[in-house]
Amino acid sequence: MGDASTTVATEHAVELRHVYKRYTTRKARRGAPRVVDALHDVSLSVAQGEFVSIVGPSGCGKSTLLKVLLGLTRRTAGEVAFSGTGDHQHRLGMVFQQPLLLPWRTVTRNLLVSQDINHRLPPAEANERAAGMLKMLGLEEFADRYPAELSGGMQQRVGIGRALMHDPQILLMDEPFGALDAMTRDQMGMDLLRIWERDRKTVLFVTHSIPESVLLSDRVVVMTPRPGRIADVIDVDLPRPRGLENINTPEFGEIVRRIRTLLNSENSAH
Ligand SMILES: Nc1ncnc2c1ncn2[C@@H]1O[C@H](COP(=O)(O)OP(=O)(O)OP(=O)(O)O)[C@@H](O)[C@H]1O
Repeated sequence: MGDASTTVATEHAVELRHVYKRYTTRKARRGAPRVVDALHDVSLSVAQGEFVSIVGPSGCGKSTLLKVLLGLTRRTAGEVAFSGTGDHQHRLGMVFQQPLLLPWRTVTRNLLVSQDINHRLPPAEANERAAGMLKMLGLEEFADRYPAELSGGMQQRVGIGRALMHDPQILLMDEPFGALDAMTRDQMGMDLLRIWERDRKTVLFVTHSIPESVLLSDRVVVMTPRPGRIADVIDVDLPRPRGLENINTPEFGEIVRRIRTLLNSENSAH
């Protein structure tokens, strides 16, 4: 196993090599520590511009995998490698299930929140980027509104825009549409595909929805819990561009079925 602190280069956008993550929590009263193997020998390479989803039952380590990539939690062993140079924070953009917008800031000011902290761009350029982002997100009319005045889908669109403001190479998304109603969720998936087809960022997308993972992705990583490991990686060789009409095709149904069978067999094996 490699040194847990190593981050090396790779020609892939990102690569995990034999990554392990063990959480050890102490009980309040002198009991034995509780150990959870959240990631067990996880190896995965994601190509530049690839859209990869991660599916699996609750507790199989999906969020932990993203947190390890973000550097929010320290891996126990293994290597994480990114292409090129540049610092970690600028390389990655993160979208959470809740958009976590600042309620006292307008939509535009929410997009500019990290700019206001680190002043990376000249102000005129940052404002121009924010305006372009609003246009891409279809939110131009809402530039000066506050989050409470937006629907859940619009708020999450702002969350995605905020993650893209610093032009990250890799977008990490943790159940980004999980809090939305089914119709908005479908629409957001399509919006995300449109954005991705324009920019071709590398995307790592965690979801509980198998159809969503198939509709959006080039590959679907299927994880199983206790310990959290990759059961298989399924290629989604459906033509692009894709739309919601793909869901009704036999090829789509077949891939969904394959993933579901895999998850069921892994679940019953535990
Ligand atoms: N900070 C922590 N301390 C201790 N255990 C943790 C911690 N974070 C996660 N775990 C445990 O690690 C395992 C994996 O958790 P993780 O949140 O990565 O799973 P997940 O697949 O994202 O779950 P969900 O789909 O419910 O969000 C779980 O058993 C969880 O209880």
